[in-house]
Amino acid sequence: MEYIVQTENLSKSFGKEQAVSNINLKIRKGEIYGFLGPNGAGKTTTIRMLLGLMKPSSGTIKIFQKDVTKDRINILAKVGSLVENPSYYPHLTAYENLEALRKILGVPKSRIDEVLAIVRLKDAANKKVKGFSLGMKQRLGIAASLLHNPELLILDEPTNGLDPSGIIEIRNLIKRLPAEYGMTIIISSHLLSEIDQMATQVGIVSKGKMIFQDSIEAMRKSAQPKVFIKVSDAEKGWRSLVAHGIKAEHKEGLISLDECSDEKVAHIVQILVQEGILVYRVEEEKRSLEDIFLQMTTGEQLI
Ligand SMILES: Nc1ncnc2c1ncn2[C@@H]1O[C@H](COP(=O)(O)OP(=O)(O)OP(=O)(O)O)[C@@H](O)[C@H]1O
Repeated sequence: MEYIVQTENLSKSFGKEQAVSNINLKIRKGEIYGFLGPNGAGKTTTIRMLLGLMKPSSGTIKIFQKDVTKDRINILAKVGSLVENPSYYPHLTAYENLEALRKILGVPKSRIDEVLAIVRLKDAANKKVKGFSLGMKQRLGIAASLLHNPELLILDEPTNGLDPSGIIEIRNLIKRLPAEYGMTIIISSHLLSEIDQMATQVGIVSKGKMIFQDSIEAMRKSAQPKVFIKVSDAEKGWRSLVAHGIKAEHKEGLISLDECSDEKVAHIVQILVQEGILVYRVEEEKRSLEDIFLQMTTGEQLI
């Protein structure tokens, strides 16, 4: 399997504090990889290492199958990034800001109109940046990161501080990039709700460690509703259900089942009663993706 980004046991410590601990990122071409975790989880530190802005304490980073420490210049020529608040000349227009950067990068002038069109800022091209909203500034930052037509785009919390319409604009913009330009995108956020509608893959970090990495569908699957049955003897009840070929789990006086029909629940209750087990209550629990995310990052068990 070929990955666009692959880290092996990537770690970074600051003094005694381990900010990033054995992270194994696996990101394929064309993915929108949502890099999630609460504040202080280690996202920015990881991203800074990917971009060669910070040296790992240990572990390796490969981008386009090449080692970042050995091939940094060639790799970064194909990577665009927006890390922290981008800096602009406020008294210059959007176009002039991009022109200043274009000269440094040595890309053709026509590219400025192209990137302004991608981020839908063509109408504001000749307006001074000091009058821009935060959302417009972020889109200009993305335009700047796209100037050299990168294959990989790394965005650190691009929706931070934006209002809902600003978030939607960025989301729509990012969603188009892989399909239209073949780009691979890493986007970090501390809010699942900001990225769950665009990410195809998610990596969740907590306290420097990767605690979940899979497709967004796999994450949704784990958000399926469960049925909990509170009984007098969960262990015995669970045994009798298993003996009847019913898949269940038990913990602390509760039997839990994956989502099932009313008929199946009735059948299960019947089995339990026949075994002489008291059924105290039957509850269905619907978990949102946000619940799952919170549970993963705080380590609290819902059952
Ligand atoms: N230059 C530094 N020196 C010392 N400690 C640092 C440094 N950079 C980050 N840290 C520490 O490393 C940990 C991870 O920080 P990091 O900024 O990577 O988290 P994050 O997930 O990006 O959080 P946020 O969403 O707040 O940006 C934090 O405890 C932070 O205090």
